[in-house]
Amino acid sequence: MGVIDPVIGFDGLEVRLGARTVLNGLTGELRGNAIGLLGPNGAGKSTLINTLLGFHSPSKGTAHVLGLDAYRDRARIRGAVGYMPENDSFIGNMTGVHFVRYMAELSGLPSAAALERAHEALFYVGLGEVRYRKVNSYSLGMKQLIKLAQALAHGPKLLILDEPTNGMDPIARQRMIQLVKDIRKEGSVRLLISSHLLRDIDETCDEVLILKDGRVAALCNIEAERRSNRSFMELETVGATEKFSVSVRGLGCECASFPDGRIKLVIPENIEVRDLYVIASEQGVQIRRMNQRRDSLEDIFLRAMESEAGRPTHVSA
Ligand SMILES: Nc1ncnc2c1ncn2[C@@H]1O[C@H](COP(=O)(O)OP(=O)(O)OP(=O)(O)O)[C@@H](O)[C@H]1O
Repeated sequence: MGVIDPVIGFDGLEVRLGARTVLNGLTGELRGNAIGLLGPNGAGKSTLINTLLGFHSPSKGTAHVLGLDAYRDRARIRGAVGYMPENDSFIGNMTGVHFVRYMAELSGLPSAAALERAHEALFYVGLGEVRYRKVNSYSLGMKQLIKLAQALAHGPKLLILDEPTNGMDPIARQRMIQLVKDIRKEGSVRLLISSHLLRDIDETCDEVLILKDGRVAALCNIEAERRSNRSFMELETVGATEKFSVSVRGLGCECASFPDGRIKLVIPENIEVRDLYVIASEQGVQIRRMNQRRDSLEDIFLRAMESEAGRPTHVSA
């Protein structure tokens, strides 16, 4: 991958399956270390992943992965990408270590190296103890972990995880999320994570692509969003609210006051709640209740769902 190549890029990407246009004019670049892929059922997430893996030939436009054309260079992409599918796709009567070795061989490693990397990958995900057990004896959580191990074993540059926490109980989910965070922190592998759970994406990703009806509904850098995030606040007050509003505006807050004493504020980063109390006491205003919240990934997702198809609502560098 060249220095300036995005991890994933699309240019007018259209993919038709049968008579249907499933991906419709996707354009954009994703450069994050961990990219979340969100969208309601049928939005086109699996089709997009399959396109990035070279299984679908675009009917128009292009998709690039690590600087390679997703369709034309698909053989090279498969060596550089690790893929954890949503559905179980095991050879159940193989032992864990044989299965992972086999998958690493299919991704291009010679047999001895594949065996060594299979042991390492299984220990890494916490399945070292059970690596000689047959895969079909594994619990659901262990099956998710071995899918991750087989995706990692050949040393990919990009890891595509499709619903990595599917069916996991809270403790197993936390372990999977921690593994994903560790992989991201270690820094040698980029991640593309598709999930129905906003929380999974919120906890692990720094960038998000939201699809709706086969189009880009939003593409945003979550970390930049978080950094630039302004805080929203609603106050319930008693007293001279007009004077109070004038003073908080003087601090740099946006402010709307209502006759019933409610005041809605957008407060910049450098203002603290304590400053509002100081002004209130100076103006003889009593603050009875204060609700504060920040824009969350959920807000970004809901705005994207409300947007007109094909017109991204929220794009930030
Ligand atoms: N082989 C196919 N032929 C025709 N239409 C298809 C084919 N595969 C998928 N589709 C349709 O394309 C649309 C997108 O499907 P896709 O599986 O990519 O969505 P998704 O976002 O992954 O959904 P989910 O979250 O339910 O997995 C759906 O309406 C689906 O019915």
